[in-house]
Amino acid sequence: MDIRTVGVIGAGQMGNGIAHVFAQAGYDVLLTDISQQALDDAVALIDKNIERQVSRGKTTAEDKAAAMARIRTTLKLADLGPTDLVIEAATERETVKNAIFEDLQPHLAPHTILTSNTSSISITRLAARTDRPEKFMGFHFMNPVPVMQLVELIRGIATDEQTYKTMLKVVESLGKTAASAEDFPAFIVNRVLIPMINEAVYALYEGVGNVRSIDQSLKLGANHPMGPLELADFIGLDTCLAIMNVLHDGLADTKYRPCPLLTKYVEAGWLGRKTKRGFYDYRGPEPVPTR
Ligand SMILES: CC(=O)CC(=O)SCCNC(=O)CCNC(=O)[C@H](O)C(C)(C)COP(=O)(O)OP(=O)(O)OC[C@H]1O[C@@H](n2cnc3c(N)ncnc32)[C@H](O)[C@@H]1OP(=O)(O)O
Ligand SMILES: NC(=O)C1=CN([C@@H]2O[C@H](COP(=O)(O)OP(=O)(O)OC[C@H]3O[C@@H](n4cnc5c(N)ncnc54)[C@H](OP(=O)(O)O)[C@@H]3O)[C@@H](O)[C@H]2O)C=CC1
Repeated sequence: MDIRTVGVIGAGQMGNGIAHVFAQAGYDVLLTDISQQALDDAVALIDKNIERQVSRGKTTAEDKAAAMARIRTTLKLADLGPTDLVIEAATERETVKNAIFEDLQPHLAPHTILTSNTSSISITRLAARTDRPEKFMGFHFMNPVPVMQLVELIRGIATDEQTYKTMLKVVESLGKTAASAEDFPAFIVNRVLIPMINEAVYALYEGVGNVRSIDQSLKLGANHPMGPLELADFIGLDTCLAIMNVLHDGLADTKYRPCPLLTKYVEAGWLGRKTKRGFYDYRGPEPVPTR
């Protein structure tokens, strides 16, 4: 199937990155969110990120203008109905995602492929509540989307071969690399990465190190580009906790129990960079550890 138009639901950090790369690859993008402010902020951020690519010689001013012209926004979810491919990138909560697919369903064209950028939630379960489980897939981008090479493709139990092949072509057209993962909690990358982050929070909780020493250890001792606590703040602590809960519930193994300190930060609304406070405080000129 030929994909030309793409609907993106949720204009947070992932939604804006996804809109960015699709527009640059020549697709017409329609971005939606529940908040006009989120839509305006996303378009401004995409503009800034592509401008940085222009200044570094990675793209041209003409290509930037063409990509920005391909992005439209709407507050009406129903407007996404006629698109060829829908990518849901709203908050990592199953009830939120189910409600979105339910609201969208009456407006969908018969050929539309539905995908979710979920970090952890069962694709089979999300798909089963729609009218097209055979045209439903997990389409998991990594953050920051314009920079990270990998996209995980996750087939639910009912996903058909044609949908999978179409999505492989879409990934290729973005210049990215697909990894196929089976539909088990948190798939591949987050099955390994998020328990590592959770373990770093345990190390902090138990006083093995402080924020700076833990991050420095993994950066200089294991050559990670970001320390685990810095990365947790970058991903969003609410998202990290949601993924740990899916692993814990879905695999029924206590080794996945979320660290109580991670829960406490989320309860405080200290969600990381997006709220300007998490394991670091980002309100000043330099990030300052909060522990
Ligand atoms: C939770 C999930 O479900 C799955 C996930 O996504 S898990 C998270 C996966 N992501 C990671 O692990 C990221 C780890 N961190 C890194 O790889 C690096 O720190 C980083 C790529 C984010 C930044 O790299 P850096 O060398 O410190 O910074 P910097 O030199 O400023 O940036 C490198 C490039 O990224 C771009 N960039 C950085 N942050 C960006 C952002 N938020 N959006 C767009 N582009 C960005 C820069 O413009 C720069 O581009 P060029 O190479 O074209 O000039
Ligand atoms: N952060 C990461 O590193 C990665 C995240 N993901 C996944 O991507 C998805 C989005 O994550 P991320 O971008 O980080 O989250 P953000 O919190 O940055 O963005 C989520 C956006 O979705 C909006 N939203 C909430 N409910 C709805 C709705 N009903 N309809 C439309 N928009 C809605 C939110 O609005 P408001 O703020 O008003 O609630 C917000 O703008 C999640 O499933 C996450 O697991 C995948 C890969 C990496």
